[in-house]
Amino acid sequence: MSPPVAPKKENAIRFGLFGASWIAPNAIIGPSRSHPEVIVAAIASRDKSKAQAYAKKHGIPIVHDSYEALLADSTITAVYIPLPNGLHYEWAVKSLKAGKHVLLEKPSTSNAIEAASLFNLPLLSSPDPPVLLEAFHYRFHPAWQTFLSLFDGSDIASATVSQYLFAGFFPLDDIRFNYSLAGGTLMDFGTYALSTLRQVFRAEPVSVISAEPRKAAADDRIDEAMRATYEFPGGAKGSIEVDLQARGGLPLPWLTAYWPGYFKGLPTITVKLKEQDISDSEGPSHVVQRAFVFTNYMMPTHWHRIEIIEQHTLHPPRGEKLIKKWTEKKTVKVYRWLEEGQVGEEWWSTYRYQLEEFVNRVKKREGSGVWIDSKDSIKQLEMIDATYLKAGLPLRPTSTALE
Ligand SMILES: NC(=O)C1=CN([C@@H]2O[C@H](COP(=O)(O)OP(=O)(O)OC[C@H]3O[C@@H](n4cnc5c(N)ncnc54)[C@H](OP(=O)(O)O)[C@@H]3O)[C@@H](O)[C@H]2O)C=CC1
Ligand SMILES: O=C1OC[C@@H](O)[C@H](O)[C@H]1O
Repeated sequence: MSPPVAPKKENAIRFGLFGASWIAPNAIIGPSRSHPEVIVAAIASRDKSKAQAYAKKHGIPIVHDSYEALLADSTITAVYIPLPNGLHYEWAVKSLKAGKHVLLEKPSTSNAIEAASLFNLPLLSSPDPPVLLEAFHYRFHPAWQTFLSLFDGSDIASATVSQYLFAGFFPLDDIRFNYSLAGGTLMDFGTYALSTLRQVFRAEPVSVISAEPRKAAADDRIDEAMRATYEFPGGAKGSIEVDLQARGGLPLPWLTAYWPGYFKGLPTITVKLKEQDISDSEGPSHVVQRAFVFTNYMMPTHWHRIEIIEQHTLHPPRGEKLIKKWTEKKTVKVYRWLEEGQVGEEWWSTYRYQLEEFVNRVKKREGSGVWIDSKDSIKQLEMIDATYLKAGLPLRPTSTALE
């Protein structure tokens, strides 16, 4: 089904795009079509003919041949920045100073120094400041928010997250493997995985216990994969395994170990709670351990599954002997908000839900309440930096435009 195209309101926000990027059609051009208050009105590129072809393909009326020209365009009220990570800081600062609202791709900046500088810009504390949002799209989808509502962070014993993309999906000269552009898997897939841990625990890690990169052959500052474990308050552990060049995971490993790992699995987070004693005072000891598994939390609109798994054990009050052990399972799927009055459709992507909230902020409306604030975005980069340091890798370079 093609999503409906909404007639545009007179006061619609006019967005300009930085760069003829791969992600913009999914992240904003498509979602804008069904939003009555969003028009993708301009694109700026370093290469005018590329921008013209892109504009024609996606129905974008204005083409600028430099990023500066986009900022000088007074018909544009907001910008979307899907530039290489290493350019996020510079163009976000320039855009905010030009009075534009900014939807900024993740990770917001190259490192925590840049994040603190960007999110603490004095103009963001002025009366009626422009809106600035780090585009962690998955957080805006009702499936993710429903998942979070199923447990308390303080009850978690452990959480693990995995995200794989098969080798070859992105070529080796992609921005993701370029150190000077602030590449690396932790900056890319890894930033989602780390953010899910910070979300489920509702707390910051107290330490990085371990961080093991698999370095790129061409540049040993680049992690093409990363495994890391964090300690959270109370001693619970959270782990991530992210790989942008995944191989193997296929039958006959002696033959297929170096083949692209097409079937290594969808992005998945598993949260295990501490055991809980739910015995009656008179009866046998009844212990339950709950786990929550969210498969495909990144693109839940296409398909997802949230499993709630309870493992029960019954013992005599003072005995070791097991009386009974059983597992109960329930599956939840959430494609739209469940409460009356909340806005959204089953076909809305994570990006569409995100755009809804961005517009609500610009228009000063309450919205769903889901948002990523400045502190959160700064903390995220602090944890990325801490992980790189633990892994023995250099922090991603700071922009020469740092204020
Ligand atoms: N939210 C999400 O789901 C996703 C987010 N992302 C994020 O979006 C950003 C862009 O990713 P993606 O769309 O894959 O990237 P692309 O490489 O497709 O696009 C980046 C654009 O940046 C411009 N650019 C400016 N300077 C450079 C440079 N030195 N080298 C290369 N490109 C440059 C280019 O536009 P031009 O030449 O036209 O000026 C280019 O098209 C990244 O930060 C990434 O993390 C990416 C994918 C998914
Ligand atoms: O959503 C995503 O999927 C592919 C990644 O490499 C990308 O940068 C990320 O944001």
